[in-house]
Amino acid sequence: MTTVAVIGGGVMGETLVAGMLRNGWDAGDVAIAEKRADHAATLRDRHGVEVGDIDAVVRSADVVALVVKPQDLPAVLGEVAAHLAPSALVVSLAAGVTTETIEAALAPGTPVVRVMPNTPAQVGAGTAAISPGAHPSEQHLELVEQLMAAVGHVVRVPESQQDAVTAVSGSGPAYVFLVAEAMIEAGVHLGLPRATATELAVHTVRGAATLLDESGTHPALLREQVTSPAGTTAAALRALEDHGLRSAFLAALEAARDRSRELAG
Ligand SMILES: NC(=O)C1=CN([C@@H]2O[C@H](COP(=O)(O)OP(=O)(O)OC[C@H]3O[C@@H](n4cnc5c(N)ncnc54)[C@H](O)[C@@H]3O)[C@@H](O)[C@H]2O)C=CC1
Ligand SMILES: O=C(O)[C@@H]1CCC=N1
Repeated sequence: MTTVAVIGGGVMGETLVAGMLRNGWDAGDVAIAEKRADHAATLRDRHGVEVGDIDAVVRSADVVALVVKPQDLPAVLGEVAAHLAPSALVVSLAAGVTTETIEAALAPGTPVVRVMPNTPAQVGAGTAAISPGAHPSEQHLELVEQLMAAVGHVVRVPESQQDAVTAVSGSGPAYVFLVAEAMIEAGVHLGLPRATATELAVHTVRGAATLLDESGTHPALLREQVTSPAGTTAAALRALEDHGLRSAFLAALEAARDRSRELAG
């Protein structure tokens, strides 16, 4: 079996490990390096995997997944490079950082795959986009697809699209959570009990997402189905347009794309 070392057991690293274990990976084939001692102990208790220092977990790993903040990556890469097995595959989940930068910190020829995941991976409903650097084989890409399929849907994209992908799907769940939060607050403002507003908003977001996914219908057509002539939805949509919703999204995603480029260093 392939052995995997996850460097960084925070939100995304722990999500990946939990998904792998749920999907039949043996706990003996998975290890985590986590620098916060208290959290390292929690991870060990929760998942029953080895939690150790970078040198210990990297040495015996076929795959090393880098799941630390982009700002922590240079230091981590230095340590990983010193202990990486010659045939190991490196997978980076860090926003912005290019495979070229990562390759430059590792032995020449090391296969590197860049991945942009998202947090619905916590419930197996993630979306991950993967891009090879200069050296991965088809088998390497299939291995990364298998790894990320443990936490959701996987697509391949050219690395040149990764900053835009980060703006759409990497950061995307936050926009949807903000919409849900805003609907709840508005419902409370209109006089609904908070629990009722929350139940209605959460189920509406879930139902709309399921309908969009399962019907395969364009969202504009689904929106038209809700919008009666001179009705309530038309009134609401007009207010959203008056407040510049579309241009706000365009500006937001451009800002996310630009920040991803900056994180490249
Ligand atoms: N949270 C999200 O929605 C997404 C995060 N990402 C990327 O995933 C990466 C991790 O993000 P999060 O999990 O949210 O961050 P996090 O802060 O929750 O986790 C990072 C973990 O790395 C650990 N760490 C830092 N330096 C270390 C070292 N030298 N040795 C061992 N452990 C070390 C930290 O203690 C922390 O637990 C980032 O690069 C981020 O860009 C990508 C897509 C979505
Ligand atoms: O906010 C961030 O930088 C990370 C990358 C995409 C989602 N969270």
